[in-house]
Amino acid sequence: MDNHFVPNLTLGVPVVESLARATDTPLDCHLMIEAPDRWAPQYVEAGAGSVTFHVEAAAAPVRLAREIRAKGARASMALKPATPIEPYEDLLPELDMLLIMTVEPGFGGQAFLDIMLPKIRRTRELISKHGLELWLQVDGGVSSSTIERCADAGADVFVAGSAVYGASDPAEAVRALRTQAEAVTAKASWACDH
Ligand SMILES: O=C(CO)[C@@H](O)[C@H](O)COP(=O)(O)O
Repeated sequence: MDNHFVPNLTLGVPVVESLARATDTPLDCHLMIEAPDRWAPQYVEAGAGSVTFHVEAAAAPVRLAREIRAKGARASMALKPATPIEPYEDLLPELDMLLIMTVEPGFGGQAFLDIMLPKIRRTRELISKHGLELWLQVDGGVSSSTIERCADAGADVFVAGSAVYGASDPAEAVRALRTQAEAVTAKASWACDH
């Protein structure tokens, strides 16, 4: 977050570099920033294994996705709640992950936007229609009371902030959320291993 694309400021490239030196855990960087065309490649060089840019901020999303992939990371594109998926159908083969924001980006702790469920469902249908192995991520208000609806609509990657870091046992919270999501996705025709 750069305090321009969203009204909040968080960590940048040097912190990602330090994290990458300190851990083998894959780093997935969601850039809620302006000018991702300029910055996203630097996050790959810093050690991110997956970089998500916002289509609303990207000048050339296809070129940027190709550059992220060419540098060796997974390319991911995010949509704010008011951004529809349909104009970007033809871009999906260029991506490894699509992120549908289920809150307005900027802050943790907001209420999940149920009105995003139809968009998640339509996106899953487009992924299936094109036979893509594209991960479908949701972020914002994901918790024990919303994760099953997200999974049922077609999401298979889940970002949870408050539901994990606000729990007395964060590791157990992750296990419980994963169990809930897996129970739903296991029954889904589109489910794949990751
Ligand atoms: O950064 C954002 C939203 O801007 C999200 O990643 C949130 O931080 C997720 O937090 P919760 O909504 O799960 O509390």
